[in-house]
Amino acid sequence: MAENAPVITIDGPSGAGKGTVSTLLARKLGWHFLDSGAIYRVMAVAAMHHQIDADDEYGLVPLASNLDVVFESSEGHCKVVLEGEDVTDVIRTEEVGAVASKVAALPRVREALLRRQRAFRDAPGLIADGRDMGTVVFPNAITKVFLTASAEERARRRFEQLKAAGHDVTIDRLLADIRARDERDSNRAVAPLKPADDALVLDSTELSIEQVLEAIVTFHAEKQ
Ligand SMILES: Nc1ncnc2c1ncn2[C@@H]1O[C@H](COP(=O)(O)OP(=O)(O)OP(=O)(O)O)[C@@H](O)[C@H]1O
Ligand SMILES: Nc1ccn([C@@H]2O[C@H](COP(=O)(O)O)[C@@H](O)[C@H]2O)c(=O)n1
Repeated sequence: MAENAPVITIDGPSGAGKGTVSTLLARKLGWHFLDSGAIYRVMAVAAMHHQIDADDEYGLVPLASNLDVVFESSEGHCKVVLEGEDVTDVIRTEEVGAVASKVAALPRVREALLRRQRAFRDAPGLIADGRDMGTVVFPNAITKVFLTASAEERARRRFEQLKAAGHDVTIDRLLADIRARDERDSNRAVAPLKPADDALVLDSTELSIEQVLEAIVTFHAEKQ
């Protein structure tokens, strides 16, 4: 039954490696994958398209409740289509990430997106990546991980990633963006970024992607 399918939650700040490790873990276990940040990023783009301010809670709630988005997965690639338009690349920009974090601070918007996120739970299991997966969206998840790394290391990783994709960025700018996002995500009134009480807190600053994956697989095996 979908509502009883096991869930592994991987929460943490931007650039900690959640998406990378969640994708690998989902592939390894053959489970589904929820990138909840993508939903908030799509909300940000929808707000921009409809010219609704990122702090206009009453204007954004109907948009969140009726968000016309499709995640099309094929051959390891996920295409994101908002209101018929391919926004796969647009949602990944730092600008959209910053607006997403403002929209995500609004309690009624979060509430309106809850059911959509929980609908990803399905057999044989779900890997859920985000900020409040273990604390709010899937509090009864079997295994919870809070993956972090120093802000400097996260900015370095993001720099390498964006540089490889041909973007013109500086580490200083990325570090400032990461710190601003951490601050907003950690101090908002609802569903702040924090580890669940029963989460494994894993600092990946000095760990490779493979070491992080191994630590999570071992922790999950101990929970069975
Ligand atoms: N342990 C690691 N060591 C080195 N690089 C890593 C590690 N984990 C992830 N990376 C790299 O860091 C970059 C950011 O990783 P990723 O996108 O998975 O982070 P994230 O936590 O999902 O960020 P966001 O929440 O902003 O989506 C990627 O280029 C990824 O390959
Ligand atoms: N469960 C979540 C996931 C994301 N957010 C907000 O969205 C922003 C973008 O997320 P990324 O993981 O794609 O970087 C993030 O900064 C959060 O503000 C959230 O609140 N809850």
